[in-house]
Amino acid sequence: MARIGIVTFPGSLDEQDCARAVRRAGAEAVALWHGDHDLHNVEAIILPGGFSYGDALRCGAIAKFSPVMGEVIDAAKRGVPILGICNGFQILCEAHLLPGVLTRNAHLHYRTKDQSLRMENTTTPWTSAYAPNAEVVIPVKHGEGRYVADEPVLDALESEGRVIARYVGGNPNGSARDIAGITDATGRIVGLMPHPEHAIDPLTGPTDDGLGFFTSALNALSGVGA
Ligand SMILES: NC(=O)CC[C@H](N)C(=O)O
Repeated sequence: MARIGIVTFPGSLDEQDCARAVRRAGAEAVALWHGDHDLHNVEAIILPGGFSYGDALRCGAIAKFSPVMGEVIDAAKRGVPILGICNGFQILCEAHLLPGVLTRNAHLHYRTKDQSLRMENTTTPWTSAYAPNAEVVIPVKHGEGRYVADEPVLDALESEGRVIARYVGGNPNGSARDIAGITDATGRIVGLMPHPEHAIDPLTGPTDDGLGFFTSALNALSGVGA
């Protein structure tokens, strides 16, 4: 069975929901700890949402110095697929595995809502289960979700098709160009501000629209559609 690791930092919040989503997709959820120097042979990694190190300095700024991040960065260089969700996205940017940075929401309020998104790059190991340009509804909940990068970086993300999801029907945080998620140049490292792990079952979330992120990874690891 495909093994997907989920890293818990002090202050992480969503590792259990991520584990549940991974299991529902049909993979094994492997718990990784911020102090680990061993990734326990996982084939993909998720950095979950939450408030690592109490969001001190700037969200994700301390987590990037966790021992496990050395292993995560090495794994990224080996091509291991990595998904950072919300605080995980912030950590990937702080660790320079993704360009740009997540800053305070433009309105300076924490924002929690069910958010419409358009899936724009459905060729990555985390998004291949979606139809191109599919509109989905997935919750957001964050205080520092405004994606910011230099204009040339934003232009490169656009021209290289590296915006994987964009807010539609309103931008919840003032993010540049309505960006909700991006990928690195390889397509294997994805950062996403909304929380797909909270949308895997209409009984507990607004939809099951988020499950596709986890089934995409399982398909990539199993070679389905490769
Ligand atoms: N849900 C989250 O992961 C929140 C991330 C971060 N603590 C913020 O407020 O922006």
